[in-house]
Amino acid sequence: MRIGAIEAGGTKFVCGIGNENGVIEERISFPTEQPERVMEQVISYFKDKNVEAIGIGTFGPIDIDPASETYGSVTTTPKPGWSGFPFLETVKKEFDVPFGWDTDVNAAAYGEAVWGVARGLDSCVYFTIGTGIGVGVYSEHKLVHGLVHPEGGHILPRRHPEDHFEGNCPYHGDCLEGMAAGPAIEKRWGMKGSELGIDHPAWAMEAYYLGQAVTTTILMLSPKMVILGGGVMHQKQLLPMIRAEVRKNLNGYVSAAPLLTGIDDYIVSPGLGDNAGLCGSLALGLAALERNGK
Ligand SMILES: Nc1ncnc2c1ncn2[C@@H]1O[C@H](COP(=O)(O)OP(=O)(O)OP(=O)(O)O)[C@@H](O)[C@H]1O
Ligand SMILES: [Zn+2]
Repeated sequence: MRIGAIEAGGTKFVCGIGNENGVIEERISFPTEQPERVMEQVISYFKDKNVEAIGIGTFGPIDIDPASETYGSVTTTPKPGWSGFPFLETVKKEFDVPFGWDTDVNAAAYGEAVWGVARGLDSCVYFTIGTGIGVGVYSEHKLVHGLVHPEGGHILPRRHPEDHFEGNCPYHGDCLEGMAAGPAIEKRWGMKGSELGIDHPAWAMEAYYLGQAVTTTILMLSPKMVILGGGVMHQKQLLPMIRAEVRKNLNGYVSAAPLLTGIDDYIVSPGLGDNAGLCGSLALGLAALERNGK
């Protein structure tokens, strides 16, 4: 089986071909420039590839309501040229195959549930903490859609008592993304996160915010696993600090075994590593093919 996958990131696009076992056979990547230029490259990559379906996991916000006139478009992004761009339609008219379409983080959550660390579970939540913060939600074997799609990166955390940083989300200032994404760390401390030592107070503050977000997630959605990925999570000291914050916040109130004795297997890194995004899109493509009864 040959399934096409598109991982549309804010910085770069990755296109690839994979199979029904989640194995990526080939890939290319290019920068996220103006949409017309990007689409030319996407279409020319898949032109002679004979794929049976294509899955797209993209930065958002996007329109995922099949009944909407703008289904398949990117909606309110500040990214030049992309706001209102009919992404899905542009690719769809070139290839007569089933398409999967969702956010990059919903795709990553799905990929982890199909082939990764959450394999076999009927729910998981995937966070990416990078240039932005995104949250994908898989629940009762389905990706969660609703009014639009989850936008968990913009929830409002309680401020750390020693934090005087105003926050840098253009919409909300001190929301989670405004306080804890990579650019917020850099702005608050005047240095890139990757240059701060592992004992720097930045990490306790980061864990304080991410710990709150994971706590809220557990209380709101009760997922069977929480997966934390993205560039900032390359700081290996963070994961245990976040687990400790979550335990402190919950204070024994949610008495499920994974939170009491098995938290190291409950709040985890992505099992698919750097392939999480592309494998997620691949899984979306495969699901679209299956929905078409093939
Ligand atoms: N080792 C590291 N330690 C701390 N921060 C890091 C590290 N590596 C990358 N980052 C930060 O992560 C951010 C980039 O995130 P990522 O590598 O996930 O890329 P991205 O795909 O652009 O992000 P997004 O998923 O939000 O589009 C930058 O702000 C960068 O400073
Ligand atoms: Zn925000």
